Amino acid sequence: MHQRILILDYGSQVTQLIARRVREAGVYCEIHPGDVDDAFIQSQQGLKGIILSGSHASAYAEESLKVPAQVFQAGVPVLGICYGMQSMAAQLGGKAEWSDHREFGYAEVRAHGHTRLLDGLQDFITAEGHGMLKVWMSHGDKVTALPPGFKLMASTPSCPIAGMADEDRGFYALQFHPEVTHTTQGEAILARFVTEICGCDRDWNMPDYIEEAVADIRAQVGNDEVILGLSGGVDSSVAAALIHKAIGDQLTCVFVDHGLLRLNEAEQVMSTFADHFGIKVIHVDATDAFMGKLAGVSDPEAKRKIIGREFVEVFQTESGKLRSARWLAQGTIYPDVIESAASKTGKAVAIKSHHNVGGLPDDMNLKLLEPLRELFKDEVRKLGVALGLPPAMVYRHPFPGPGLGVRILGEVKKEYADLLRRADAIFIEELHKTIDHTSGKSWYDLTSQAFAVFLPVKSVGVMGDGRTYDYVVALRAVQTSDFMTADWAELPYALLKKVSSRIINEVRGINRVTYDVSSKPPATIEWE
Ligand SMILES: Nc1ncnc2c1ncn2[C@@H]1O[C@H](COP(=O)(O)OP(=O)(O)OP(=O)(O)O)[C@@H](O)[C@H]1O
Ligand SMILES: O=c1[nH]c(=O)c2[nH+]cn([C@@H]3O[C@H](COP(=O)(O)O)[C@@H](O)[C@H]3O)c2[nH]1
Ligand SMILES: NC(=O)CC[C@H](N)C(=O)O
Ligand SMILES: [Mg+2]
Repeated sequence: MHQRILILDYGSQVTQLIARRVREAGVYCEIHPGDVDDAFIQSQQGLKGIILSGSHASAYAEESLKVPAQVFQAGVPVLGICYGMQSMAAQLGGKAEWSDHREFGYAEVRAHGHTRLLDGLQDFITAEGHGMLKVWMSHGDKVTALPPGFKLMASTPSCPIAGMADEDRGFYALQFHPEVTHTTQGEAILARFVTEICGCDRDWNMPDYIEEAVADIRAQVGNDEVILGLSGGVDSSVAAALIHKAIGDQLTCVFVDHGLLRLNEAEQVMSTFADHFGIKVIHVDATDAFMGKLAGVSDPEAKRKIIGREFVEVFQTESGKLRSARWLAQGTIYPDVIESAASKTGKAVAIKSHHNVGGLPDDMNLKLLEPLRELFKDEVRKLGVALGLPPAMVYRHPFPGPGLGVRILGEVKKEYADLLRRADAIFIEELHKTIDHTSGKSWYDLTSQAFAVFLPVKSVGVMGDGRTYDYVVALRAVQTSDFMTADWAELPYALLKKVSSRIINEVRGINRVTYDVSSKPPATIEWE
């Protein structure tokens, strides 16, 4: 049983980042809705502290979520961030109010009073000797009166109470956001809160996690057989390696080739897992089934749904062939869990239906095994490294389950997929080969996801003095930490030039290459 920090979420866009920072400090934490009941908080074993997130709401508004009373009676330190601070003030006898001076973005905050949370953590010291922090703010409301027992911990000229603390009770609150990287000392502040103030031991690390997870999987599964949809992507690969370590040959992976994989992907996945790791992998070539069902369909959502259904068909057929498969393993990770909880509450609109293996028919009768459901992607990667997976697999860009099916706009045809595979392979090869001299890293490593998109429109070109009338490919490369928002990557022109000329020269059928310069939002990463 790990010591844990409970993060209560009031709907901030950056709540996940609080959890990331706490985990990075080596402390286990979980995010739960801000209106959990008192009994839930009392039931938290190993609870060492509570963090209250920000929110779009206003703490003084009647209808806003209140912090459960038990939070302040649990006998553990509490850190309120932004809305969390304003709620703390409002509920403990101080005051939070609407302000006519909103602050968004960079701010300089003066630290006061030598609190355990901020003492010594300044970014610079003014001529008058005041310790200053460079922070990121995002608020329109503010605390205007300290609750009894609290002292001032931080201020800015427009926000005189930008931090407050009641050190006897272990209550701390910040108006700025320590969880975002723009707050330079943010990571140190959160680490100090969870280790020094809450007294957590930093007992969360991946090598130890492997031992625990292996024991859990063995206890859960017993002698049953498990099947796992293996994509060759990071999550399912790490899940496969972990489960294989726990139960060896009781695991059978099913790798589905839907005809929409990248160049040579099937061979790579089979050789890594079957040959190198000795994991049982069934390679199902379902190209005809997928392509048949997709013929004539051009609506993106309809395509996604067909692909999702076909995956289930394949898993169902394959599990029926095994002696006693009782479990379906998935590479579900913590952001999937948080996001699906958020979408169940109806707060978030559905932009795209993810193909996932979920929604399995009842007659399949499989229980779910999800050993990564508590981990963030960066932790999954560390786990993969600790399990001995090759770095090229662990650090590869994510690839969506529907594959090239959502990268060929409109109707999917084999001819298009073949052209796209070759263009995409050239782009990826050049990204690997091109090194940025400032960082010493390849452009593949400097981007979070990169791929080519097939546009089923023809344009005129001239090649070898002759006229061409061929298809267009768009290149997409993005940088992002969480895939929720993303910037297009400023790839060097020389790289774009090389890729474009190679694609046009080497892939007969494509005579034009464009580069996608849209960020997310308002665009999304994939084109469909
Ligand atoms: N071609 C495939 N064959 C079998 N299962 C697949 C295939 N593609 C996707 N899946 C299943 O769908 C799940 C979700 O896909 P997703 O792309 O989110 O994860 P991933 O492929 O494991 O990792 P990454 O996000 O790095 O691509 C996978 O974990 C896997 O179980
Ligand atoms: O496994 C997946 N099944 C899907 O159906 C799917 N759709 C999008 N993606 C991936 O999700 C991230 C965000 O993509 P979007 O900005 O296009 O929504 C990007 O990393 C996308 O590649 C998917 N992954
Ligand atoms: N980021 C936040 O938590 C903002 C809290 C509140 N909505 C405000 O505007 O001050
Ligand atoms: Mg994938």
